[in-house]
Amino acid sequence: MSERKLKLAIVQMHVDAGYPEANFARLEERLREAVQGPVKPDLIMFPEMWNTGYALEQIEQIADQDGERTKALLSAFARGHQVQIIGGSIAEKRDGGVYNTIYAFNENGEVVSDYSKIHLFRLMDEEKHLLAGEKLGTLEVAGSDAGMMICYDIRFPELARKLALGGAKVLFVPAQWPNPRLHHWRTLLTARAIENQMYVIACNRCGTSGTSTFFGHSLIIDPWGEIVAEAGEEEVIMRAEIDLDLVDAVRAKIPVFEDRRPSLY
Ligand SMILES: NC(=O)CCC(=O)C(=O)O
Repeated sequence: MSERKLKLAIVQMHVDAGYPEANFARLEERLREAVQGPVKPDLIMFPEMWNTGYALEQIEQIADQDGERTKALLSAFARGHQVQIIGGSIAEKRDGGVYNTIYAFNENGEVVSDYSKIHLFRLMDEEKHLLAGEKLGTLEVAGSDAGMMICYDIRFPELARKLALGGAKVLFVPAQWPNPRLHHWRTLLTARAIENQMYVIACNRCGTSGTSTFFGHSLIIDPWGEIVAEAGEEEVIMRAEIDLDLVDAVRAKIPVFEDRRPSLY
């Protein structure tokens, strides 16, 4: 098996807004299921803000202090099962505020990257309760560079392009993207994949919180823009294998990165 192939387990799950205990319990169960399947995954990923949901009025009280509880759980699991984890994102209390942060772990359980959402989504009042991150999210998977963006971040093509120019061949996107914007979700993720000739791996939550319903439809999209896997609206562990050599093949076929004219735009 090529080192550049990657078996994915994308955990599309419900999140109880305001109930970290229930969410930690659910996540532990899903983690166990993810590694029990017939094919052991190389990498597991979850949705955005899976620990608290969008319980923003109480977020200061329930956010994970410095991500310590999350890091302890995911690090031990990654090491114990020799699996990489893109830890969805969590509400993380840090430096006098709350961030929406991804921690990524290698198969030895080491934190290899962290990224806090840099564009706050006003339609869900994020800017009133959360602080924006100030750095890009990069890591290495299967010997290739990869990037991370969180949900609303995918509306900013400049960010995905910057990650691609930095070498990223895969983009990981945890999300809590609600109805009625399935069309935007699928179109924006597909556009980021096609224009940057990269894999886009997106994990949305499902279920209902308050007046918001989340449609799921987690997606794995290849660098040609084809959908490799798409979930429905229910809880599921979506499994697929991707081959990172396809990124080089697509970039050789239509050499977008060589043809760019950045001096003009
Ligand atoms: N959690 C989010 O960032 C939601 C983004 C979203 O729904 C959008 O339409 O953008």
